[in-house]
Formats: sequence, structure tokens, C-alpha cells
Amino acid sequence: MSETRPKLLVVEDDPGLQRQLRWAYDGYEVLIAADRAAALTLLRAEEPAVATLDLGLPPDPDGVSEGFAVLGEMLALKPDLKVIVASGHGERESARRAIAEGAWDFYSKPIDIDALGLIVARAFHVQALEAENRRLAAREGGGASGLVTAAPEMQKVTRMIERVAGADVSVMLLGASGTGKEVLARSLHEASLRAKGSFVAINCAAIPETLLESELFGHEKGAFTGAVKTTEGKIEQAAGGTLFLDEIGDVPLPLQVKLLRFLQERVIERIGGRRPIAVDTRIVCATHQDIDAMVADGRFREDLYYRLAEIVVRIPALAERSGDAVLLARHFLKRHAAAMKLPVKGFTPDAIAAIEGWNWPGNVRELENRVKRAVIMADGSHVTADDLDLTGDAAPALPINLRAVREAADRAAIRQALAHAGGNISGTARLLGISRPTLYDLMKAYDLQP
Ligand SMILES: Nc1ncnc2c1ncn2[C@@H]1O[C@H](COP(=O)(O)OP(=O)(O)OP(=O)(O)O)[C@@H](O)[C@H]1O
Repeated sequence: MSETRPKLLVVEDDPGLQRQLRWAYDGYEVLIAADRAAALTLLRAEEPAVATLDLGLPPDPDGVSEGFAVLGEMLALKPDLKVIVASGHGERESARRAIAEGAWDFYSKPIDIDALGLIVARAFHVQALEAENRRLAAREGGGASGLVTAAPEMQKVTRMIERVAGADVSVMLLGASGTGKEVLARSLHEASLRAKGSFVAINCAAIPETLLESELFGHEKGAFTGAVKTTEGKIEQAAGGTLFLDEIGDVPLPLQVKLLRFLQERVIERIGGRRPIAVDTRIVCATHQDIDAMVADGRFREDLYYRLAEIVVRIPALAERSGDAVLLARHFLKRHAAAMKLPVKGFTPDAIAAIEGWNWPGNVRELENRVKRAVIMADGSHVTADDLDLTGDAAPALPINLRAVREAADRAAIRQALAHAGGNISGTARLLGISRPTLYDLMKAYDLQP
């Protein structure tokens, strides 16, 4: 199986560290280079996806000049190489410069193998995802939905979306506000056979109850005061394509009956209309509410639920997606800096740490807003934790109880260990110091995937 192991290039001149890293990374094919020439030779011959680079290399082992030269040459040869730079203790300036010059991340010496392991694992994830994105983008129509993620927790979701896209089943997306339900609905549409048709979205919570029916079903001229001309509803507009019903839990009961009738018979009647109109559209819906509870206490019709939720996809909160906050932050920074023509290039290390430490109650939407504002506020070329308004009182609110704290800690530790062990269960159990059955029980209880 050695041929299938991902290749990790380690540029390090200290024989002791070389041995330590080779031992720590037995999940990868570790390629060791002690100087610039060896690094470039290995890069050309083996094309590793990820490299770690010690800036202090001969002939300047106590400085950083040789390290930066190697960084530049490696990236010139392979621009998509993810380089993780080692900076000596307290050398924040070098870390900052390395990121500015194209390094993907950095870590401080002395090495903490576990922490570095996570950075390396994430680099491989991102690299694989980018490669996949490029592959999809190269295929006509694919990869255009703008979905950015590298977290294993989200890969389960995106795989499911891809799998169900081709089948004409109804899909219900469940997730907190700002988790990207609309983005996912759109990517489902784009991956489906209806991609050439239109994607029509309606937020059922944003429209007053009295207008929602006419928005969905349309009306004939003169159907009610103010109906000055015949108007198509969103359902008709989505004919041949996909209709995204956001916040479906907010649809009042009488309208639920009408929606159900449409789903059963696939015909609508405009308000004030006398003839049925056949409409062929696929329904994708979403809600942040506890829809099961709504069904249980009669606020949402069970028969409608089953029509809408042939497939249910649960979207994890941003805080539960390992590595995604930083990945998305970089994506939004690039996008908004370009859109506003501002010379902002990246984040300072303290900003990265703050992004990783924040709980993101408003999920991706909150992240995008903070990054957008920070891009405007930034003084220099790099956004700081201050610009993101993530300093000072970032202390988490008092948790609800000790059980919740333990569960959160369990989840985080299991996710980290899984990433570290490349999803291998025995390896993960070993890292956590628990038995395989115990790990299985915990993963089942917390709905975690390897
Ligand atoms: N994975 C992602 N990649 C890129 N952009 C994302 C991603 N997820 C969300 N976004 C962006 O974040 C913002 C919020 O996403 P979206 O509107 O899809 O969330 P939502 O779950 O539908 O929110 P709400 O429930 O509040 O309507 C949008 O600007 C969207 O483009």
C-alpha cells in the first residue's frame, strides 16, 4: 500500500528532527531533504502535495535567507504545493513574511508533533479538495456553485448531495442559520439533470403570510385588490428547474395543504385562476427549526413532511467543520479584497488563531461579514484579530452544564485524533488511549464519521 500513501516532503537539516518526523508520519510517504538542491530534486521527481520547510538551512542555518530562497524556488516549480514553514520560537515576523510569500501555514519550533500533524493533515485535505475543484471546474458546468469546504464532516454532506442530485427526489436540508443551506441547494441543482433550467429560491419566513400564497402560486389579473396583472408564482418560474423553499417550517398550515396538493398532483392553480397548470419542478427545502418536533406537535403536516423529505441532509455548524473556518476566511478575504480593489493579502498569525478559536454562532454568514468588514478596516496588507473584532472578550459564554462541556471536548478530541490518524479507527483509539469499542460507541453517540 506504500504507493498510495500521500507524499510529504520534509525540508530539514537536523538529523534528529528528520528521524522524529519520519517516525511520526508513518501514514505518509516521507521524503527528506537536508538542503535546497535535494529539496528541488525531490520536488521534481516525486511531486509531493505538501511540504514542511525549516527556514534555517545551510549555508545560513541561523538565519532565514536560505529558507526563503527554497520557498520561492519550490513555489515557482509547483505553485499548488502547500508549504508549511517552521519558524523559530518568537519569530513571528518570519512567519508573517512566509505567509505573504506564499507559504500555506506555519508552525513554531520546538515542534509539537500533534499540532504539526493536524496542520499537515489539513494541508492534504485542502490540496485534495482544490485538485477536485479544478477537476470539476474543468468539466462543463461543474464546481461553479461556489461551495468551499475541506472538512471531513462536510465531505459526507457534499458526497450525499452529489449522489442524490441525479435522482429526482425531494431533499430537505437541515442546519442552523448561515450554514450554507442555499449554497448547497444551488450546488445540488447544478449537479442535477435540471442544471440548464432555473434555480428559484424563496424564503418563506421573509414574506408575510398573506402574500406567500400568491408568491408561490401566482395570481390572475383581478384576483384581489391590487392584482393589476396576471403574475406567475415561484413554482411556475421554476418549471424545468429547481425550487428552493427556504425556511419551510414557517409555512402556515393552510398553505401547507396547498403545497401538499401540488406535490401530489404536480399541478397548480393561480389565485383567481380556473384552470390547473402542470408544473414539473424539483423541490429542495430547508429549515433551521426542529422540524421533527413541529411534526410531533402538529405545527407541520406529517404527510407534507414525508413528501418534502425523501432525503434529509443535516449540515454541520461551522464550528464542527475541522479547518473550514480558516479556509473560508481566506476565500472571502481574496474575494472581497479583489472586489473592493484593496491591497489586502492575508491574515496575521493572531488572526488565524482567533478564527480557529472562535465558536462562530452565526456560522459562514458571520464569518463572511467579519472578513468583509476586516478587509475594509485593515491598515496594512494583513488582517489582524483586531480587524476581525475577535480580540478581548472572546471568552466563551458560560456553558449550559458540565455534560455539554465534556461532550464538546470529546467531539473536538475525537475529530482531531481522527484527522491525525487519517480516519483509521485503531490509530485514533490508540491516540486517545481508549479501546476501539469505546471509540465506536462515542462516534455513534456523537454521529461522527471516520
Ligand atoms: N461552504 C461555503 N462556501 C462558500 N460560501 C459559503 C459556504 N457556505 C455559506 N457560504 C456563504 O455564506 C452566506 C450564507 O450562506 P447561505 O445563505 O447559503 O446560508 P443559509 O444556511 O441558507 O442561511 P439562512 O438559514 O440564514 O438563510 C452566503 O453568502 C454564502 O454564499
